[in-house]
Amino acid sequence: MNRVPASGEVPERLCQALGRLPPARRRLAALSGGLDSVVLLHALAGLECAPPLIAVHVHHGLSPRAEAWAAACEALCRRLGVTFHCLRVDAAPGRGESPEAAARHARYGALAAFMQPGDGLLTAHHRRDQAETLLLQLLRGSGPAGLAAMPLWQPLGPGWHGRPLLEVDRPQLEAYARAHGLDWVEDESNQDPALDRNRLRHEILPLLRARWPAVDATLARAAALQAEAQDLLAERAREDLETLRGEDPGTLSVAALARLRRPRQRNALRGWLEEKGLPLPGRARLESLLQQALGAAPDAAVRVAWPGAEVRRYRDALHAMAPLAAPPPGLCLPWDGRTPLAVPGTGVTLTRDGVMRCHGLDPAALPAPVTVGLRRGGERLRLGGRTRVLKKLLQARGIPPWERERIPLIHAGDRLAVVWGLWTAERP
Ligand SMILES: Nc1ncnc2c1ncn2[C@@H]1O[C@H](COP(=O)(O)OP(=O)(O)OP(=O)(O)O)[C@@H](O)[C@H]1O
Repeated sequence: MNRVPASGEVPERLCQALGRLPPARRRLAALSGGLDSVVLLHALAGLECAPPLIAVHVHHGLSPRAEAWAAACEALCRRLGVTFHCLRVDAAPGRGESPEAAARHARYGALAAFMQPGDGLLTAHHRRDQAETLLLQLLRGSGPAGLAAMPLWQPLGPGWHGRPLLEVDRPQLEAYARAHGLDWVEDESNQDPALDRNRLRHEILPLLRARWPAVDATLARAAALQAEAQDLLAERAREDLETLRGEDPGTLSVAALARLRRPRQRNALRGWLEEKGLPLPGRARLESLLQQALGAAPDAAVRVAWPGAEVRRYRDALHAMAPLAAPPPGLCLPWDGRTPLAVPGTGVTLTRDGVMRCHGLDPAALPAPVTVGLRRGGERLRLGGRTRVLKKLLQARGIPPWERERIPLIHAGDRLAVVWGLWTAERP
């Protein structure tokens, strides 16, 4: 437990919130140098009997004042006797990414990489940030998951990320900073009216506040209610997924999915994709996925893709995956059977031991030349005393078409000798 040396709303609320967070081996205070995180760090540094405290500043190198901010953060930490770390990141935006999103992405990536198991990262998000986040989500047309806005804590890297000031109002932070004579830096990008969040912060929320003074607390309550609703939806999805599992692990049965009402189908699909750590599609893409998955002829090839993920249907099963790279055409790699061989486009590395264990033959002792390739069509192999067509065997085994093209085949001389992980051909 933390004892609070100084009374005051900020330390009291902070302690209450810390009590609701998981235990931390170390507390990492994310210090931007702005008012909010300066107050957070100062209040954390004042707690007694607390886990070790480390301040971490992420240097994005985007502003001409970035060096000055880092120096101000370091000076504050020296004054407070808190260990300071500065992480330099490359925040160049990727294609289609905004500079703010790129900076956030780089920031949390660097912070997560810095964390050790059991560390708790604390950021200084407060009630107004929560109100802004909820409104931004509403303006994007989000459902309960987005409208739940920011949770008190969530897993991050090998530890967790907590927001212990979520129930503190910005004026309380200002009062704390004044009372303790704290200095902070102003990020000029917080004034940029081109950014949606700044428009809300400086123009729209003040208007709402003038008419409804408790709007920040009210919006935070709405977010909490949405978080509860989302929790129930996630539970419903987990229950539904139990009854929807296809025969192959990780797949969903189309027939079972078809028996649910549409909103439950959408909810289950979102839960399934989330379970796999895949990005969720927008509503229109999800609808198109359901229409194609449930409506197409049983033998039709169904593939619905969006950035970062794709879902395919084969027979009664839906398969979700990260986008597959096209298999390299005409692949034919010579192999000595001894040196491990990474087969491009398959995710498989063939090793002598692996082939011996799985196929009971030594690839180094196969008749030369030994080559590794992928299916081109027309392959045959001897099994059970008969010559079989590989395509028919794969169909009979229920291997989906996109997997068939990514199975390494080992040829020995002019003969197909091994279908990796599936069959070992008999010698004629
Ligand atoms: N450069 C930084 N270094 C360390 N911590 C930072 C930095 N920038 C922001 N933070 C932490 O994140 C908190 C929120 O900052 P800010 O409101 O600027 O974030 P944002 O860009 O809106 O993104 P998000 O809310 O997703 O973090 C800050 O109070 C601080 O704790």
